[in-house]
Amino acid sequence: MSRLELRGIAKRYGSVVALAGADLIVPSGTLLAVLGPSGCGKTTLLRCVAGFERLDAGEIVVDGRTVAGPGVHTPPERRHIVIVPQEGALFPHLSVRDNVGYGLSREERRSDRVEEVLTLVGLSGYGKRMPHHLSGGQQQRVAVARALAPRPSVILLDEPFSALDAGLRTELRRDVRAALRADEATGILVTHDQSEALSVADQVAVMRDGRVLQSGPAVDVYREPADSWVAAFVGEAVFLPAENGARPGTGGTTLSTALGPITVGEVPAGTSRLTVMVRPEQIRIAPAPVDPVVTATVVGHDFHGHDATVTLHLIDGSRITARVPGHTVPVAAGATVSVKVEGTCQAWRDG
Ligand SMILES: Nc1ncnc2c1ncn2[C@@H]1O[C@H](COP(=O)(O)OP(=O)(O)OP(=O)(O)O)[C@@H](O)[C@H]1O
Repeated sequence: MSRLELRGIAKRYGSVVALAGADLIVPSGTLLAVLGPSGCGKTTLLRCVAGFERLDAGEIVVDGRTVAGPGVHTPPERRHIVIVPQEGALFPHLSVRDNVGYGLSREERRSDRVEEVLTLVGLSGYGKRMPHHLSGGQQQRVAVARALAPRPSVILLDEPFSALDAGLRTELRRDVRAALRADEATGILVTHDQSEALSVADQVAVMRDGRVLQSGPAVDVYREPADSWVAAFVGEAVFLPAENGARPGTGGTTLSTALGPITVGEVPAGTSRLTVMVRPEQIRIAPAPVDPVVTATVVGHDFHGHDATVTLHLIDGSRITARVPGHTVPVAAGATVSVKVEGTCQAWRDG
């Protein structure tokens, strides 16, 4: 269990700025997911933490000990930090037990630790198997067990589920999360997958252009994104103009929009034009008028299984998408419906 802190870390490759001063804190015993578009610096960040890259600036601190910083570069083998790559890179000629015990001392190999971590990842009794007798998902479980075995200060997971199909991914990430938690490991998970980041991690950090734009609990990043870019990156978002002629409402401020009155948290002071962000699942559609009555015209309905999206034409001429449960009976295109926004939304200064 270790706390990891990145303070303004920067890394260039020639003229390419891969990290432009990234700040991040991973509290001890927690898993932080790093999310961001291709090329934003996620892998570089992991490589710097592991010690495979030297920093140009900034500092990496593990449990109060600087492992990288001005004049300091602790080599990877002395950081006690492990990486689980996309495909586990198991030693093909070693059994599962020997793979997992590879980084351990002879004494530790003889102890229960190997079986303990195999049990944590759901592979109790698989010790004698060879890697080629395991499925892709099982191989990744072994890779995670091997990483956990020496009780590293930090475990880095570089898109460890990306080669697996969707059903297996969900199960594996849940089990890996449980294994890390049971072992009180501190981890960083790099992923492209928004729902994976939001569902699996204690904290989510969103990166862009070598910087961390926002980090915090998944619920906060989803519901209270720092800006419209983060909002759109972590989920679907509807952006509406609003006037800041705010009248006080209960539990926040109520703004007037084309989707009717919307409750927002904090409103930037001294601005009249605002942009409000609404998640599509916050929009309720009803065939009969609801109070207060705001209407929209249905443009179309797209069925996705567990949910469906409804495209709506609002009174101000804009088109937006609402998300409804999959069992909702589709409303015919051209029909008029009433709309209402539930819950609290986020507002920013316009532009
Ligand atoms: N060894 C290298 N030499 C030169 N440029 C590099 C090197 N490694 C990374 N880069 C560049 O640094 C930037 C950040 O790359 P990085 O691999 O960290 O991004 P990423 O967020 O992990 O991307 P992806 O999601 O596609 O894996 C990119 O512009 C990339 O092309």
